[in-house]
Amino acid sequence: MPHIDFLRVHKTYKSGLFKKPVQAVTGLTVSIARGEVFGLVGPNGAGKSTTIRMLLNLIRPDHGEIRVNGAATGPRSFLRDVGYLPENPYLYDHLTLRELLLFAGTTSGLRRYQSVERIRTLPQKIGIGYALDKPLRTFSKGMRQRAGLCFALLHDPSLIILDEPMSGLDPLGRRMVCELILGLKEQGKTIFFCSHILSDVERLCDRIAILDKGRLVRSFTDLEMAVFRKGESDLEQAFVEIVSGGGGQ
Ligand SMILES: Nc1ncnc2c1ncn2[C@@H]1O[C@H](COP(=O)(O)OP(=O)(O)OP(=O)(O)O)[C@@H](O)[C@H]1O
Repeated sequence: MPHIDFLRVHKTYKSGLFKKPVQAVTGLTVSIARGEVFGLVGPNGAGKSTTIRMLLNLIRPDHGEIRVNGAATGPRSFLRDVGYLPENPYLYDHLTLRELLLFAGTTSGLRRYQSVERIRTLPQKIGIGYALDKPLRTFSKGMRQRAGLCFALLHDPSLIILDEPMSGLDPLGRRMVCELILGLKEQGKTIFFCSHILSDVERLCDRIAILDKGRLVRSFTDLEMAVFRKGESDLEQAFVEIVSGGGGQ
């Protein structure tokens, strides 16, 4: 099970005709312990997806380091043990869900019989088993999200990274994802996720950090998390005060 360290990580994009720099992440230092459910929250454009993309080595930080179990995140072997649900999962529209999952199994090193075995149970658990043989182009937004979750979890990874996992889901789907995350936590998986649904974040996470304009402006101690869970304080209220009033530490 992985332990993750971000050490003074910076990322600037240069886009457009004049390559105007956009500072997406500035001096991010944070650690995520083994078996922890870690929630990264922040307003739109705060740098959450950029942080995830750097952790997955899809883009490189300009400065700083990201280490998993003390080693750089570059090697492909690292990615074999990672499950990733992007904010907008890209699915191969001409495939059925079953074909997509068989492909996912192959790319993550599963033997065919292992994939077949997982496909027997996982999509049912995620509430999409009924659509295994339908082409992905016919899937609704919520069905695509469920399919993306199956894709991320098929190979039973120990580090699970979820970018807006509740996006597009109905209330039953949201509850299913919450229960799924709690089940994965019980199995000792390390889970890193971003969400704008603060009530879910508050309920599911061992630790929460707030990112605002690329900077980590606040992380909550165990004591503060316990207060949120008891309902004596409210993450949404704290979030609004911090990002609108500069109440970070
Ligand atoms: N490929 C890119 N090229 C240029 N700028 C980018 C690129 N991707 C992100 N940005 C900028 O970097 C900043 C951080 O974006 P990012 O997508 O990481 O934020 P986010 O916190 O995930 O936002 P949201 O909650 O809206 O999904 C924003 O200002 C965004 O416009």
